[in-house]
Amino acid sequence: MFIVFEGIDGSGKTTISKKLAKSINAFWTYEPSNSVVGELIRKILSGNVKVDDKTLALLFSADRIEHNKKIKEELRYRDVVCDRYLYSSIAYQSVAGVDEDFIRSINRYALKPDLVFLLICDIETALKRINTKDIFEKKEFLEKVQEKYLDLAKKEGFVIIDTTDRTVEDVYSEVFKTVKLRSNYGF
Ligand SMILES: Nc1ncnc2c1ncn2[C@@H]1O[C@H](COP(=O)(O)OP(=O)(O)O)[C@@H](O)[C@H]1O
Ligand SMILES: Cc1cn([C@H]2C[C@H](O)[C@@H](COP(=O)(O)OP(=O)(O)O)O2)c(=O)[nH]c1=O
Repeated sequence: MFIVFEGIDGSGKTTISKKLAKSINAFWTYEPSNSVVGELIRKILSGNVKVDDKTLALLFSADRIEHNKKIKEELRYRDVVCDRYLYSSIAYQSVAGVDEDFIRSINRYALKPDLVFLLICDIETALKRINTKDIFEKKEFLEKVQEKYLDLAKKEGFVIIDTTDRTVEDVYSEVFKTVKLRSNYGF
């Protein structure tokens, strides 16, 4: 199974996705990935280099093409759990002003996940959880991103979990139950 975690920064994706991968012996990975394109993206996100929003959208999709090769290879042997994926591009880049059709079009070759968790969180709580801030980590922007994610969730059937005022253990146990139900193995 190819399982994806989406949500705003500070919603708990990294914590929960790593925990899940460990317990089901899956390969854990993330976007922006560790490809050469991913490294360039990180420089841009830190605010040191500026590019057009459409250029950044293209870089995320290029990084995803590179990352997909690794994901497909790993899926031959085990499940893959990914911290952010295609829906980060649709949510963040569209809120940044890039046309959604353009984003979908440049991502049309991206492998479809089997299960997507959307972790939602009160914005103030999420911001308190984040240490280092990148160019997108501002209250008004993240509010819009979360709304966009919720729109997508309805259309695409994501499993939505609110992590505000819940412990990691509590959120994780809900995630694990869902994965168990959706998988053929019954871990
Ligand atoms: N349910 C939760 N309750 C309280 N703190 C959490 C919860 N989930 C994650 N955290 C903490 O919040 C911070 C950000 O979590 P992280 O998993 O990195 O979020 P994301 O990957 O979505 O940015 C971390 O310090 C983590 O320990
Ligand atoms: C994968 C992806 C991430 N992003 C953004 C979301 C985050 O603000 C940023 C970096 O993601 P991430 O590494 O998850 O941030 P952090 O380490 O702070 O949790 O990139 C996009 O805008 N589009 C994308 O397609």
